[in-house]
Amino acid sequence: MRELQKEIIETLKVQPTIDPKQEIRRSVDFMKNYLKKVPSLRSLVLGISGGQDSTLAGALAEIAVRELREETGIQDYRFIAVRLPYGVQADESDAMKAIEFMQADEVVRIDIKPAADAMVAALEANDLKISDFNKGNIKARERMIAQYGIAGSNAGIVIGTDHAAESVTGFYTKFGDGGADIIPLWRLDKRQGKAMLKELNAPVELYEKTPTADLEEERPALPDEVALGVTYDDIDNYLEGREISSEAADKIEGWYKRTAHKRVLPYTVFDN
Ligand SMILES: NC(=O)c1ccc[n+]([C@@H]2O[C@H](COP(=O)([O-])OP(=O)(O)OC[C@H]3O[C@@H](n4cnc5c(N)ncnc54)[C@H](O)[C@@H]3O)[C@@H](O)[C@H]2O)c1
Ligand SMILES: Nc1ncnc2c1ncn2[C@@H]1O[C@H](COP(=O)(O)O)[C@@H](O)[C@H]1O
Ligand SMILES: O=P(O)(O)OP(=O)(O)O
Ligand SMILES: [Mg+2]
Repeated sequence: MRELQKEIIETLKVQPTIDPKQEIRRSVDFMKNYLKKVPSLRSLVLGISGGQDSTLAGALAEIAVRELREETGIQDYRFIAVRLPYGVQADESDAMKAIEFMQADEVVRIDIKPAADAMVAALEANDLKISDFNKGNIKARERMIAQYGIAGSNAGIVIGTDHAAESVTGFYTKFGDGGADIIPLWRLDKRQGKAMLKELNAPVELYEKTPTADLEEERPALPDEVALGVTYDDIDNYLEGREISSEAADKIEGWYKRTAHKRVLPYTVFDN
């Protein structure tokens, strides 16, 4: 195994194989214990896009609050699923299918288009050119703002969907979808998440769906694998300690090094 590969696997705590049932229990218990440890908290908040990761994290969050209600008798523990389209979302029906599957206690819908467009207009009024890519990150940060607004009104915390296959490449917007309070999927790769959704009897089309951040207008539904230049199969194999082509391994390690700043707290004078 490559030296950096070993270090990355240890850092991201990825296991070469998982028992999906056990990992479901582990994530659910993590969320339950967190809520129990902070008695003022009452809700879990998560944006549901219609993609694999938010379907999984949302389903686990709903199980956690349902069990907490039963075990504690406190009926106001709840999971709030948040729809955050930018105007009209092409795969809206997938998002609704995901929400129906997880049986979310509550659904809040916020169109982020007016806020994102207003921010772009305000920036451009200062002679700044905002690229489609930069605007994509602004959309992701508007989603973060909406979720924190909801959490703030509901004694809630924001769930993030970051997992090992995204973390290794830094494939998320810093303080956008990367901004969250708890990340129950962290340690899992993409195929391990799929296996957990299968175990939960999720609709197949939601976990076989092509992963996309869908943030760009010039390249709608751009597959993550195209943007990254490497497949999730390669990323998962790498994280599970298998040998992959040196070209793919170099790409993954290149992303890992370039995005180191996203996996730490902001740097201070005490950092090198
Ligand atoms: N924006 C989109 O439309 C879009 C679409 C699909 C996927 N994605 C993916 O989401 C991710 C987000 O893009 P991104 O990473 O360019 O934006 P980002 O906003 O997540 O990170 C860039 C920001 O990080 C900070 N930064 C950069 N280098 C730094 C360093 N060395 N030290 C400290 N801070 C530093 C700067 O503030 C910079 O603006 C990418 O992996 C991208 O491929 C984005
Ligand atoms: N359109 C969306 N509605 C609600 N939540 C969304 C939407 N798009 C993204 N999200 C949230 O962000 C994360 C990350 O998405 P990626 O596809 O990995 O970029 C997603 O899990 C949702 O929680
Ligand atoms: O984060 P999601 O739910 O949008 O999943 P994916 O990353 O597979 O698009
Ligand atoms: Mg997505």
